[in-house]
Amino acid sequence: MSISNLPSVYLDDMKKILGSEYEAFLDSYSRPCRKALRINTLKLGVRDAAAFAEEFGRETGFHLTPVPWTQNGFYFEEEDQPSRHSFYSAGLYYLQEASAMAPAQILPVSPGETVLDLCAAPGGKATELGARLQGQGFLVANEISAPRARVLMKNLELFGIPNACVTNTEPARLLERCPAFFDRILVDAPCSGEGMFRKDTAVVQAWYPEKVLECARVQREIITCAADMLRPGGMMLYSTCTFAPQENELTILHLLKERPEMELMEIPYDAFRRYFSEGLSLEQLVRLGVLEAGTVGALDVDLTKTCRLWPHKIEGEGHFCALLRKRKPGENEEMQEQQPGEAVREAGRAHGAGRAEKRGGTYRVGRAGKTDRTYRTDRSGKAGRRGGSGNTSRAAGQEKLQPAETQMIQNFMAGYLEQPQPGRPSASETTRSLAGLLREGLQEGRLEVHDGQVYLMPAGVEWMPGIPTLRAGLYLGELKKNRFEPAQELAMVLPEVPFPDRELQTDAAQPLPVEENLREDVEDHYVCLDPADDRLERYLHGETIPVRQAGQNGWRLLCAGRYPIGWGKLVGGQLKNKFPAGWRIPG
Ligand SMILES: C[S@@+](CC[C@H](N)C(=O)[O-])C[C@H]1O[C@@H](n2cnc3c(N)ncnc32)[C@H](O)[C@@H]1O
Repeated sequence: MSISNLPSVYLDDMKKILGSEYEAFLDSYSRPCRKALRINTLKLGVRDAAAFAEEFGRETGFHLTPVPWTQNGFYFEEEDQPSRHSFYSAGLYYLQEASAMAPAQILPVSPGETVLDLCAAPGGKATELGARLQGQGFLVANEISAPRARVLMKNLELFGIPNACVTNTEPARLLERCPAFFDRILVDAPCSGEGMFRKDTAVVQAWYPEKVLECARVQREIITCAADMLRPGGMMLYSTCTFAPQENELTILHLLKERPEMELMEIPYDAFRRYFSEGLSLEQLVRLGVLEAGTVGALDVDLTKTCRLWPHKIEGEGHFCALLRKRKPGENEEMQEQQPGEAVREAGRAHGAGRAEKRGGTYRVGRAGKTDRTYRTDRSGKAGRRGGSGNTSRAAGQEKLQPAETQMIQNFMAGYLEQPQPGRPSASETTRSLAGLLREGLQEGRLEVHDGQVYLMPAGVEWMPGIPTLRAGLYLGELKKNRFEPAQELAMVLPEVPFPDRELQTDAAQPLPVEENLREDVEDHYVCLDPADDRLERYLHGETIPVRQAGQNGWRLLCAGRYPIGWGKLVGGQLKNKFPAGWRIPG
C-alpha cells in the first residue's frame, strides 16, 4: 500500500494523534501484512503455543509462529495456504487477522455463560466465543444483514459449535426481548475501517471524511442497546478497527454518560501491556479538538484504560478495544438512581438468581441443569436455512418425536460418541467432553422435531418467538420413512475419531490389514483418509470417491485424518457424496 493512495484528511488526523510516532506509523504501510489463523479449541487443545506450532506445523506443513497476545492464534507464511488444506474443511481453524483476535481474547468468557455477539458476521469473534463456551451455556450470534448472517451461520456450523443461536435483527429489537439478559456481550461495531487501510485498498476507497461521524452515530445507538442487554455484574467488550477517536474513546464517553451504571475496566494489561497501547486521554481528546475543554472538568473517567493496537508497534492491523462492566444494584448510589427502568432491574435480579424472566412472556431462561427444558424460537425452515427468506414459527410443522424415532437417532449417534476403550490411546480432552455433552443431550431427551427435521436443544434454555432466527439448537438430521439422514451440521460437531493411532486409508484399491485394535463397528462408521489425499478435495467438490470397502454398506463419516468433514454413503467401494451443495468448494 502506497501512502500516496491514502486520503489527506485522514493523514492529517493521524499526524495530530500520533505526533512523534507518525513517521513510524507511515513506515508500517510499506511493511507486508502478516496473515494468521486461530485454532478451534473445541476441536484441538493448545496448551503450549510454541509446542503446538511445531507439532501442528509438522502435521500440516504450515510454518506457524504464535501471535503473542492470544493463546491459540498463529501467523503463517503465504506459501502455506491453510484455506486449501483439508483441515480447514474440518473446522480446525479460522483465518483471522492477528489484531482482530484481541477482542474475543480480552473479554473473559467461561463455559456456562450466556453470551451475545451483537455485530457478529462473518463470525471471526463469534467462533472464538463459541469455542470458549466449550459446549456449555449459550451463544447468541446476531447480525443485522441477512446475507452476512447466513455466512455467520455457516462459519459457526463449520466450527461445530453446538450451543449457538444465529439471529438476524437490529440491536433495538433484540433488546425488546432480552433486557438485562446476557452475562457477556461483544460489540464489534461497524466502523470506518481506518485500521484496515494497510490490508485492504477497498476500505480506503470506501472511506470519506463524513463517514467517521456517521459511524459514530450508529455506534452510540448500538453500544447503548448492548449495555441495556447486559445483566448487572456482566461484562462487555467494545471494539472497532478504526483510529478515529470519535468512533472509539468518544463512543465510550457517550455510553458512560448515558448509562452511569456502566464502568470502564482496566484491560488485563499483564498479558497485553507489551503489545497494546493506552487509549487517548480526555486531555488528548481536547488537544485534538474533538472534545470541548469545558466538559472535561465534570468527567470522572480515565479513558486511557481503553486500548489501541497500532500497526507500527505490533505485527497486526489497527484496532481499538474497551472492556466495560455493568455495576450491580447497590454497588453505588448514583447507579441506583439512574438505572434504566424498573423492568430491566427486575429481570437482572432474577437472572442473577439463576433464572431470568421478563413478565409478559417475551422470554424466559432456565439455566443449565434445570428440568425445565422447553426451548422456543422462531426458526427458519429448511428453505430458509438454505437461503430462503421466511422464518417459520416453532408451532408450524412441529411434531412429536416417537420413542422408536428417538431410539433410532440415539442408535445412529451412539456409533460416533464412543468413549475409547481402556488401554487404547484416547482422543483429546475437549473431544471427549464434547462427546459427553452430546450423549447427555440425548439421554436428557432434548430432541425436537419440526417438519421431519430433528434438533438437539441446548440445556435449559427457553427462547420465545419474536426474534428473527436463522438457527437455534443443533440440527442433527432428517427423519424419512423410518430412516434417519444425518446433517452436515452434525458431522461438524462430532468428535474426532477416538483412535489416534489408527492407520489411514491411503489407497482405495489396496486393502489395509485390519488393525488389531480396530473393531468391526468402527469400520461401519468412519472412512479416514490421509489429510493430503486428493480424494478429500474431490469429495469437497461434490464427487463420489472410491474407498476401501470395509464393513457393511451404509453411512460413513469421512474424516481428514481423524477429523470429520462430512457424510457419505458407502456402496460397493464407492462413497456416495452427501456433502451439501451449499458447502461444496467450486471445482
Ligand atoms: C466489524 S463487522 C463485525 C465483524 C465480526 N465481529 C467478525 O469478527 O467477524 C460489523 C458488523 O456490524 C453490522 N452492522 C452494520 N450496521 C449495523 C447496525 N446498525 N447495527 C448492528 N450491526 C450493524 C455489519 O453488517 C457488520 O457485519
